Amino acid sequence: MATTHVHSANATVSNAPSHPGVLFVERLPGSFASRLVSLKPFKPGDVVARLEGLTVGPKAYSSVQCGTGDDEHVELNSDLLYMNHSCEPNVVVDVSSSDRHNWHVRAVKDVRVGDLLCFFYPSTEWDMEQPFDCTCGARTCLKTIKGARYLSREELGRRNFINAHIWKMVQERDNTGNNVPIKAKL
Ligand SMILES: C[S@@+](CC[C@H](N)C(=O)[O-])C[C@H]1O[C@@H](n2cnc3c(N)ncnc32)[C@H](O)[C@@H]1O
Repeated sequence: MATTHVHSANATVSNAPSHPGVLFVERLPGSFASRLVSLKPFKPGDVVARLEGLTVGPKAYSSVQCGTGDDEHVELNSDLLYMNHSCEPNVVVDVSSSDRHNWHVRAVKDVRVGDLLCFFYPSTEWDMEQPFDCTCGARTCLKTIKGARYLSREELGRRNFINAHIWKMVQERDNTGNNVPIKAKL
């Protein structure tokens, strides 16, 4: 049996593939350089994977925000952890349903075998624990990824999917004038 290793203080990922035949983790040297590769083709709208085996935890580089509350962050506990961010993503992480059994990763572009699977992190994250300089290389790259809090409504609206809890937080921010460190358009 494969040894389970702890990838971060909060996330637990086994060495064994969590989605054999569907997802492959390309483990690369360097910090946070690994990535998730699709072993199957997907069409826009196809469910790539359901979010299963989640555990609630503190906000971390590895967690996914699933609501507006401070305690609404989950660890994926699977190879989905290795999905990188892209400013022009090919999948979305949809945690909008009130029934968490419906939470899933869905293709929003054609995905070919061998493609990296990437989602737009601010579509789930409001204010990220570990901001980074984006290397996605997309034409519309935002360069620094810190979370939706730092993006205008217009910038978010250009992306094809943003989770309901993020829109709620944008609404709150824009209505109250609180929390508005929006810099000029990126
Ligand atoms: C949940 S991890 C994703 C998997 C990660 N690449 C790894 O090897 O563990 C999130 C971290 O990956 C890195 N990352 C993800 N997308 C990136 C991107 N587009 N550009 C640069 N770094 C990225 C950042 O360090 C980020 O905090």
